[in-house]
Amino acid sequence: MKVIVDNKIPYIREALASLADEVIYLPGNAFTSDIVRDADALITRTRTQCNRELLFGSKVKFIGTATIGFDHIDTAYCKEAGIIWSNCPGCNAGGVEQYIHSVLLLLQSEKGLSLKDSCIGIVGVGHVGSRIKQLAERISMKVLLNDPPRAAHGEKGFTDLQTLAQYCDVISFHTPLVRQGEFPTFHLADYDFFTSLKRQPYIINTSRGEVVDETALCYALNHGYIRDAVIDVWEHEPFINIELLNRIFIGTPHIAGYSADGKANATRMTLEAFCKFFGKEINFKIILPEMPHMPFDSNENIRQIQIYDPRFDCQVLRRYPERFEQLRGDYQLRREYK
Ligand SMILES: NC(=O)C1=CN([C@@H]2O[C@H](COP(=O)(O)OP(=O)(O)OC[C@H]3O[C@@H](n4cnc5c(N)ncnc54)[C@H](O)[C@@H]3O)[C@@H](O)[C@H]2O)C=CC1
Ligand SMILES: O=C(O)C(=O)[C@H](O)COP(=O)(O)O
Repeated sequence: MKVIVDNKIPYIREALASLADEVIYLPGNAFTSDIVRDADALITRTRTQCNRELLFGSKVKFIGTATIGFDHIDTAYCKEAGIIWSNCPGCNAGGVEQYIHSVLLLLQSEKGLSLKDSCIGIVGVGHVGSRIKQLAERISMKVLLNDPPRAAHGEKGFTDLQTLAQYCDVISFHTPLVRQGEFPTFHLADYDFFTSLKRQPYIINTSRGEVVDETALCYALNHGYIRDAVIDVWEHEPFINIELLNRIFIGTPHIAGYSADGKANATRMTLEAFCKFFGKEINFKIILPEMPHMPFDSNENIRQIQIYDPRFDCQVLRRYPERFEQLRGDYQLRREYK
């Protein structure tokens, strides 16, 4: 069996060596139709567009993406071609929670936002959004939730985007990128959304760049509809808007979910799906690096910033914006301290 694997997926090599006869490691953007033609399976990240152009005429029967997002997989084409695919629900929600926790504390300490007197709006309340809800409640913020697909299933406790626009001091996006259908998220935050905001909120986007219309975001920043923004995901990655990066409070290179724990979860879940599909026994071990020992502060807010300070990632990106993809690929994965 031949498997082509994204060479930036950690903790996978040893496990996969015992599961496949031939394994080829390549950068995610170097998968071509010629290379995948005689492969049985692909193991990818968000950097490989798995569509007709790549897959037509190939032997590929299984695609595992070691990510939660799957907007890079043309699921309609996979269905038509009989290709089974899997993603990793919840794998990196802890990493994104760690990122948002530090961001909220920095909005308080650096921007003067009083968290206990503020209301956060969470758009998309799945694995990540649910953890942000619990986090916000723990730090005494008021919370409004928006998730039309869940509301349409009869679940309670959700409200509409207009209500978030009216009452929230922070609005954080946690939806998948969906371009079609009943609940599309492409440019969900557009000109109309930004100009309807009543409390000049802070905007946080760790979902997908295309969920926020960046032109409208710049307009909102320049005309005072929003106070500031924290952006981890960008339209047109890796060619990001450098003017926007330099204008906002924090900008990072799509690493909100980059914890070692989250990456290990993703590798394990992907290999489990791979084994299940090919009828192989699951007997591999994923070994995480040791937790670094740090002299932690007794104040829990200071400790959180010691554990992860997104301003550092922002500084590096501002210095080397043209190295967006390299900064991601060579990222020093964080640990999730419990
Ligand atoms: N920056 C990063 O490193 C990371 C980014 N992500 C992004 O965040 C997204 C969310 O991650 P999870 O919570 O794990 O996914 P999830 O699939 O568990 O949750 C997504 C939620 O969004 C809701 N949703 C769908 N359409 C919506 C709409 N039009 N309006 C409001 N809500 C809507 C869904 O009903 C669901 O509850 C991922 O799809 C991915 O694109 C996820 C992890 C890391
Ligand atoms: O899981 C997702 O979806 C993400 O956006 C990841 O955090 C980042 O994905 P990759 O960089 O591993 O493609």
